[in-house]
Amino acid sequence: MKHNGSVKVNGKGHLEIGGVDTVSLAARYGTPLYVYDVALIRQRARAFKETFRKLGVKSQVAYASKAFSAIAMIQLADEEGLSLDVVSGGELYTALAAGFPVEHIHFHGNNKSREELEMALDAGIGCIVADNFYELDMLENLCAEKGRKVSALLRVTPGIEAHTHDYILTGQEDSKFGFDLQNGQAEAALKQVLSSGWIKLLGVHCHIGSQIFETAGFVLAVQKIMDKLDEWHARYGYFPEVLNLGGGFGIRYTEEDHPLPPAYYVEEIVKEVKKQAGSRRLPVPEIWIEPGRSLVGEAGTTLYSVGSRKEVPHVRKYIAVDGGMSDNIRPALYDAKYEAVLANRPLDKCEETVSVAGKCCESGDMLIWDLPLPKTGSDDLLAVFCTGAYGYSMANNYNRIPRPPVVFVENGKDELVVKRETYEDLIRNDLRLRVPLS
Ligand SMILES: Cc1ncc(COP(=O)(O)O)c(C=O)c1O
Ligand SMILES: N[C@@H](CCCC[NH3+])C(=O)O
Repeated sequence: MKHNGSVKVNGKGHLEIGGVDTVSLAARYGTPLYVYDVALIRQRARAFKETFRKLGVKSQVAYASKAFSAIAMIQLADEEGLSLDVVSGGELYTALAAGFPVEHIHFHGNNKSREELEMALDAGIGCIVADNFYELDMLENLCAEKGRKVSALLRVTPGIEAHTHDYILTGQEDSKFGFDLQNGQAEAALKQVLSSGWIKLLGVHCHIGSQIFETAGFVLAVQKIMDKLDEWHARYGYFPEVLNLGGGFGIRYTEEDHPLPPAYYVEEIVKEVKKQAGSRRLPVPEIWIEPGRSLVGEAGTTLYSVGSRKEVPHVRKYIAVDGGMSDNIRPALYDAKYEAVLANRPLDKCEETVSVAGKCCESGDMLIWDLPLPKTGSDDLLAVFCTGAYGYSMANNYNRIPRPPVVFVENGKDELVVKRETYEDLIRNDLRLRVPLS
């Protein structure tokens, strides 16, 4: 059985997370249920921060809240001294509702609306990560209208093909994100910002993709950006205070994944920035990163109740659970792989291979193919590991299935931090048809 953070088997032979029996969690909160191991999130946050501290560079570790945004999670990020990356008015609203220090919020997005930018400016946001010319123009106009200056990073696309799923690649040239570093776009954006009286340019940002297992892409990004910064320094006398290298550090979903320790990515990035700066006699900028998945992914486990079963003789055995692509769309969207055990008897011998289906009305709603399990019945509880990132945050109401609740566990205690949606919640915004239409 895969052990992760404080996941273990207790005296009753049940899976225990953060010192809490998962069978008891399922009985109290129902299933499906997202369970987060808070100690593991803290451990990851501290490892990133401590690595920067040891290397002696100024830094910010911003939690990419798209991975899992909820008020309690934002509070936890604040408690751990992280900054915060938000990518929409909704994520910003959640952060503000959680009381997160606004000066440590960075606002991303490739199509921020005027209303979203206004909301960020009115809140006194720490920095806007400007993505395109449309946004720069809008931002300057808004600042001028309000008579308020704002700090910004320019998001650049360095032209790097990181090795990951096509849909989660972002640093390659043909991407919807950022100013192209190689074809003059980024330089034109730089000139626009330098001549703006409203935008204070803190520096440059890039994000090359997600679920990346090598440091080579990050090193290459640093090289390409430092090359350009060197040119810009000579041409405009500008050198950034901040270099933000985004997130994307890979995690272990299954035994086929071999991620590097999170701190290692930081070490390699810092080493390369120092090397590039040193050889060009440039200062070492403050280095920011934006991990999402590597902070919360492995800390999350989803508990499901096993329900129906179908056997296609000589072909496959299906077991179905009470959730699926409505709470975890990643298998359907990215062909993502997961590992799972029976939470109520994780050490029982595996006797059969089953494929775990969700309950949505889609043949593609399969959570795990060919999973070895003990002979499984309808009173069993399935624990799917590593669902902490892009699980709840990408959950949906397909088939009008209410979103599951979220429970935090730590030191033998559990706390409900997101309630289960109700049927009432599902129709909250529906309006009754007035006939005839007026
Ligand atoms: C700009 C940006 N920063 C940070 C992240 C977080 O990525 P990850 O969850 O892979 O660390 C993403 C998502 O890929 C992103 O688009
Ligand atoms: N949602 C994706 C990652 C996208 C990252 C955001 N740029 C995933 O589940 O892997």
